[in-house]
Amino acid sequence: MPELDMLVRGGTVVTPTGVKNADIGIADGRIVALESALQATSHEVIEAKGLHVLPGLIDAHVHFNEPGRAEWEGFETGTKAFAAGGGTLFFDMPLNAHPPTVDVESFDLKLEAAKSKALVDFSFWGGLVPGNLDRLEELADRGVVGFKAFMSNSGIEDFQSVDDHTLREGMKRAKKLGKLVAVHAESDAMTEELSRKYVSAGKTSIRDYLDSRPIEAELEAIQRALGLAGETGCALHIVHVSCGAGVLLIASAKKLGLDVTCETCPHYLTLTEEDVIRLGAVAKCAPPLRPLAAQDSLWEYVKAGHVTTIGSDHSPAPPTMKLNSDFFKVWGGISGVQHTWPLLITEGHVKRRVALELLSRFVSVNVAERFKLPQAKKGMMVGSDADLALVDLQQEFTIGGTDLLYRHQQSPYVGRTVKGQVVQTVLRGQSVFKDGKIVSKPVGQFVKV
Ligand SMILES: NC(=O)NC(NC(N)=O)C(=O)[O-]
Ligand SMILES: [Zn+2]
Ligand SMILES: [Zn+2]
Repeated sequence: MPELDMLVRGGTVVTPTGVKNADIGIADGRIVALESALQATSHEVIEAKGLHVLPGLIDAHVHFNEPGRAEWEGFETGTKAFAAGGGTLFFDMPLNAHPPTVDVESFDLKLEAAKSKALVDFSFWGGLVPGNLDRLEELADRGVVGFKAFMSNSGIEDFQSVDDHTLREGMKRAKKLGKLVAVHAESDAMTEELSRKYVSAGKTSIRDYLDSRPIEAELEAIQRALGLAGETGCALHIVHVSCGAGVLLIASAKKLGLDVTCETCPHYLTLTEEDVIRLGAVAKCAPPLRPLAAQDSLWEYVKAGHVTTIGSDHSPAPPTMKLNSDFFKVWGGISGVQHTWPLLITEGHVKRRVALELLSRFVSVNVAERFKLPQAKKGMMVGSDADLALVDLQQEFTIGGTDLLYRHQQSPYVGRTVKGQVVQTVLRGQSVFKDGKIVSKPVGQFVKV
């Protein structure tokens, strides 16, 4: 074997097909050997004894808000935080950037911004909004991962929600273009009517907000999206499903032959409505956090493999937008992109005994397969990009405000004690994060789908 660039020795390696003790040989950014007692010389050797070597996270759902709203986060701080959490590839959502990513002009602006600032690899979602049906083809040519639509108010003026006609037509076109459509599924009719009812009666507490976005509003929208997917034959991905009942609808439709999958997020798996009532604005999101019973059933569906991907839905905003005595007016979005691994390890693996191998699929190989990423991103195996997260599963730590690498040090996970410290993140064979520090310049590359 020729000299390696990097040898990761003695770690517990979590591959898509099993967990094993093995060495990983890396050359030219790729995994070239994965076997025990690898005999080779290497430029750099990482002693990984006692550590788990997990796949680098592929997070299919982040809002880094650049260009246009970089003061909310931006690629620089967003990707530093993500890399510190073991992240190596993210898909940026089309909204909260300004202009939103709904045509080639806005796509190219985002690509320019990310190229010089992203520490890790990236792909982009295109938006599906009223009025941009004729721009979907050019976005597909640029290589977006799919088209994202909102079925309820997005909270942002420049990204309008779709009516059923636009969603249906968008699906027809996406199918022709070989792309999937992803939806934020909450019924606009139900949430708007309930919100109006509460707000006009002066009822604007956290509890009122939760009651204005009930599980039924999510289920109604999921069902409608499934109907349209059945009618058009378009591949559908429901993002941030918050409860087991939502996953059940999707699993049933899949059984009937629909090409449909769903995502859930660490916050629905680790926080409940009690937490948002206690913590307030940092834990506001849509769909909102749910009661414990909904979370328990969500975990059951995750364990059974009915959820396909887990994405952070990192959606930060300046602290001032989190300050309002009217909870309906507070910015909805949770900052969490830095802690997906410790949260899943602690709540999923340690507490609920979910196999690491299964958890790792939700944040790497399943994402790569569902979004038809290039072969090199399809998991920890010989021939793949060497995208790795070295994690100390035993190391317990308390998430602290000042450890957060976000532009704004706010997160509902602050104060939470977790296991699974990420000690090193490797992107295409190069360390980007090591022993608590960012150790690389922005070297992220666009991954075209
Ligand atoms: N405009 C947003 O970033 N919205 C996001 N906000 C959440 N989930 O609270 C989302 O994904 O819907
Ligand atoms: Zn959403
Ligand atoms: Zn989102």
